[in-house]
Amino acid sequence: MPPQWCDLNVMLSREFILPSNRDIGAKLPEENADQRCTYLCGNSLGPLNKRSKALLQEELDIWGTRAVEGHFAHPYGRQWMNIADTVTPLLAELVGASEKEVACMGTLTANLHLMMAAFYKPTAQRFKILCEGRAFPSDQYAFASQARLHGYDPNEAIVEMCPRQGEFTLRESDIMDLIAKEGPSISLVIFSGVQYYTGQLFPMKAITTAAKAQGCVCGWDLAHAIGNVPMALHDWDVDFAVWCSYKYLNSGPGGIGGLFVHEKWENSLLPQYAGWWGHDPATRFAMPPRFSAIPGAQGFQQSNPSVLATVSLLGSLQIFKEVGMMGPLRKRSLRLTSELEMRLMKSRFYVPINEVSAQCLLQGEMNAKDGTTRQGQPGFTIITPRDPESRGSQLSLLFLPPNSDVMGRVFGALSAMGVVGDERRPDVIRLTPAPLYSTLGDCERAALCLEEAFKGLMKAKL
Ligand SMILES: Cc1ncc(COP(=O)(O)O)c(C=O)c1O
Ligand SMILES: Nc1ccccc1C(=O)C[C@H](N)C(=O)O
Repeated sequence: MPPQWCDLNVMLSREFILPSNRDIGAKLPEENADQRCTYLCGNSLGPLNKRSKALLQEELDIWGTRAVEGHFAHPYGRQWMNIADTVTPLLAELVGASEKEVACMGTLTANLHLMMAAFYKPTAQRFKILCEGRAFPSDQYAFASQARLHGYDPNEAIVEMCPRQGEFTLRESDIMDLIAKEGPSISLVIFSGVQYYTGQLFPMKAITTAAKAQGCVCGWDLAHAIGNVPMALHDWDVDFAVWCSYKYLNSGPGGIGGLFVHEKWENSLLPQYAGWWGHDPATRFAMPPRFSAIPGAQGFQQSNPSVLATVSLLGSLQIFKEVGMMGPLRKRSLRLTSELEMRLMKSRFYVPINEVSAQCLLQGEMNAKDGTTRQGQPGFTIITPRDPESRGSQLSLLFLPPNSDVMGRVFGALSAMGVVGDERRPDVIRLTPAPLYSTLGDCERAALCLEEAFKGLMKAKL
């Protein structure tokens, strides 16, 4: 039976270690100082959990008592030599793949380069990379440098798809139209599953299908999607995907990354940047001179993975497993995010997105005419799509007027009240109730504190 809401609240509050208000320097009355802070920042870094902490301590102890032997003999059966095997099945389940389609390895940007080296094979007719505009900078750098590596000018090779004027997120039909229009010149379609700035969950299945219909390769950056939304990469016919694990997978800062390569590539795509960890484990330690790749994604492994980073991920994945993986978690996530949204929308400082869009359009015109900007009252809107099917846990709040000090001042006030989100300049604060450790109470508190922050701002302006 899937766990019920209250059982989850109790279980999860036991599993996670969240900073207290005092720890984060919140300026709250003494009676609230030692309560856990309102942590809504799992989109950036998931919190510590007790299992990961215990597993890390165990591995440190084994390192201290067995040293190199730990690779081959391990008191808990987690021989370091095969440490990735402890997490691969769980990762495969999270992304909707078979175990051999998944490798737990490296870090996100490095894995992205590795996958682009394997899959981005531009030709004179088909050389473009289609991605979302304002992709996370590391991805933009990676795309541009890959284009250059193949002798292309990134300005010509990279097609960045931006929202319509006055809008903040992409329309599915516009994405489909662009793929259909540019398809024959596109080599690679690569989007993020969930957009880091807006929180938009892209229609992954539809984009993949459209890209494949045009003969393009389709890859995904799942940094903000893995552990946040359910996925079925194998069934969707995705070619490759990459991710990090320190956000929704709570593996700790700089945690180990991962990648997916569809099974259909198993016999035709050989790892070109081979390393000994991608070699057949049966003979790896015989140290043969010739590389013989493990079939599938794991053939792309290069180095022996960090055991500490891997067990840190394992602790969190065990909790995912215990609560029934993404089915129950997505349900809880939808409830939490709509609760936060509902409370935010009741604020008297909330401005509906269509009003902001209209203002932006107007502002564009005004700016074009006389270079002035329209100075409105402080307020905020939510740029994350309202349709729950088009978002994960995150809500991105855009503060108004744009390019003012409102966002920064509200962010400072929220921190002082123990609410941890993150700021993305110029105007956005991201708030993310993650289903593994956030509660309806967190959503309520965040909305109340936002209201207080605005009231403080208004008072200061008087
Ligand atoms: C979408 C996206 N891509 C890439 C990165 C960079 O990841 P890393 O530093 O692990 O390579 C991040 C987060 O930092 C991200 O959110
Ligand atoms: N790894 C970090 C270390 C320090 C501060 C932020 C990050 C992030 O991961 C940012 C994240 N990718 C984002 O969506 O903004």
